[in-house]
Amino acid sequence: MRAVYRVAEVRSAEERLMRELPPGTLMQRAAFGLARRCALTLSPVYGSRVLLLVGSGNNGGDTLYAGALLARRGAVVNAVLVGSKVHLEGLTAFRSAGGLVVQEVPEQADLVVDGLVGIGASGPLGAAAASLIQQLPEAPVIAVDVPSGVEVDTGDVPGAALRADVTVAFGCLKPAHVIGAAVPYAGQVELVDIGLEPYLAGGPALMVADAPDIAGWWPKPGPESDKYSRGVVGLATGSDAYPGAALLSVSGAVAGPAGLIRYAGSAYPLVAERFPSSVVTLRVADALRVQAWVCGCGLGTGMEAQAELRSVLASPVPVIIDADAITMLVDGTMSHALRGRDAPTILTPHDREYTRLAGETPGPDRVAAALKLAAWTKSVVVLKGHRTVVAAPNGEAWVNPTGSPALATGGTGDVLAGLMGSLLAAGVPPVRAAVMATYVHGQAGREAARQGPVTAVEVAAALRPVIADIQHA
Ligand SMILES: NC(=O)C1=CN([C@@H]2O[C@H](COP(=O)(O)OP(=O)(O)OC[C@H]3O[C@@H](n4cnc5c(N)ncnc54)[C@H](OP(=O)(O)O)[C@@H]3O)[C@@H](O)[C@H]2O)[C@@H](O)CC1
Ligand SMILES: Nc1ncnc2c1ncn2[C@@H]1O[C@H](COP(=O)(O)OP(=O)(O)O)[C@@H](O)[C@H]1O
Repeated sequence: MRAVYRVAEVRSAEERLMRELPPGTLMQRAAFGLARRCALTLSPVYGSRVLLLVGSGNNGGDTLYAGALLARRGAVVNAVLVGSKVHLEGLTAFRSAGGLVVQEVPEQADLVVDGLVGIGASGPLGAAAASLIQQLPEAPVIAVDVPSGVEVDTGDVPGAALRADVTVAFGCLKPAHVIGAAVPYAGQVELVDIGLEPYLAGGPALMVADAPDIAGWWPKPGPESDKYSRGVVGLATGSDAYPGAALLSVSGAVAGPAGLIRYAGSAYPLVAERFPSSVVTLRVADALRVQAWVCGCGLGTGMEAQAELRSVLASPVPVIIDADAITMLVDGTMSHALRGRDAPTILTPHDREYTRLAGETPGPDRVAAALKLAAWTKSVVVLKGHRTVVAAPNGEAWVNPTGSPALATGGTGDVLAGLMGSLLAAGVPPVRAAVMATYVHGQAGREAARQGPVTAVEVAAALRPVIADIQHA
């Protein structure tokens, strides 16, 4: 897993580290790592044409030093300076290595290095920088630390920004590398170690899981397992109007580790036919014991749906509240029942459901938005989107790295809820169940998209091979 730090934490770690090092050491480490990554893209460096975009801060300084290293290896390196000042030592090193400062943007380049702004940026990109990025030659772009034009701490993109193929991140990941509209601007993010890690004392803003984490956490049956000890998941989903939601949520659940599935709802004849291993009833009250409930996908919001949600909220086991069940929480008595629960609850809103429940849109800081709703509802919140956020009432937050736009199609949320419910029933703690389910679900979206247009049925079908791949990698 990888930790993601906000600017304030990065700055204080850098200060502590710099006190122990000769002046300029950190920038030299950063510039060396940057130049090495540029050389990889250029290969060969000798005779290649590099265009540096140099802002007025240390981000520009890194860029000038890296440009000097490339110039010494025989690249033709031009720099356009933008801003009120320039890193003077960097500029001197750049010029003495043969680099040229130019006023006009050259028509051709083999590489553009974006050193306009780094973690010191504030607000939308200034006019000069915004106009410069409209005039660039066609070439790969490497961003220095963060792509210019993004809000580093939120991943918002408030105005013009430069789309990088690769971002060379110094010391640690920052939120704009992993969340929000900034993600496509960052391209492939590669970390350069500048010795910062031991100095990051204040705790990460966010965590990102990777495949070995998911494999390690996935529950596996042992010789002593039976269907009950593996966990029983209940699904109160679907309705006469939306029977498909029942099937999709169950198709997510069957890919998970639980030992038995109980379905409760009006789609029970369909579920029994399509999933003969499930046990079906009409109502939640008629179902026998489960270790977790999933409630809401295609459930509707009428009297019967309300009664089902009340039964689920009153149960002493972990619960996932999805889709229509989230809408029903807007009712004061329902939200009271939610906040009074002792067992864990996971809410899985997309943006419109979030807005209905919270009374405001998630806004540009999706992590803060998810954490706020988690604290208010005393629930784990899974704020769905391109980079889904999992947030807990204790302030813990994760972002899912695998999301795919292929998932932007009806019913994929139902599949996700079913899978998450199965993990929860198998005894996986709520935050982890949410992180694992969103990771695998995103990967399934990607896999399904390889075969052509994707519906939720293909996403569900891709879950099992994806889980097998992760476990056997
Ligand atoms: N600290 C360290 O130990 C290490 C730091 N390192 C590097 O330093 C970087 C941080 O450097 P930093 O603090 O100098 O800030 P940085 O982003 O270069 O520029 C700030 C200047 O930009 C301007 N500006 C601001 N907003 C703007 C906007 N929207 N649009 C346009 N311009 C804008 C504003 O100047 P202005 O021209 O407006 O006066 C401001 O003064 C970091 O990302 C990493 O690359 C590495 O070397 C490793 C060691
Ligand atoms: N542009 C996107 N990129 C990545 N994932 C997306 C995107 N749009 C939607 N998703 C994912 O697709 C799923 C949609 O769920 P949801 O909105 O509940 O749909 P439904 O109610 O139709 O099942 C969520 O997991 C969400 O994270």
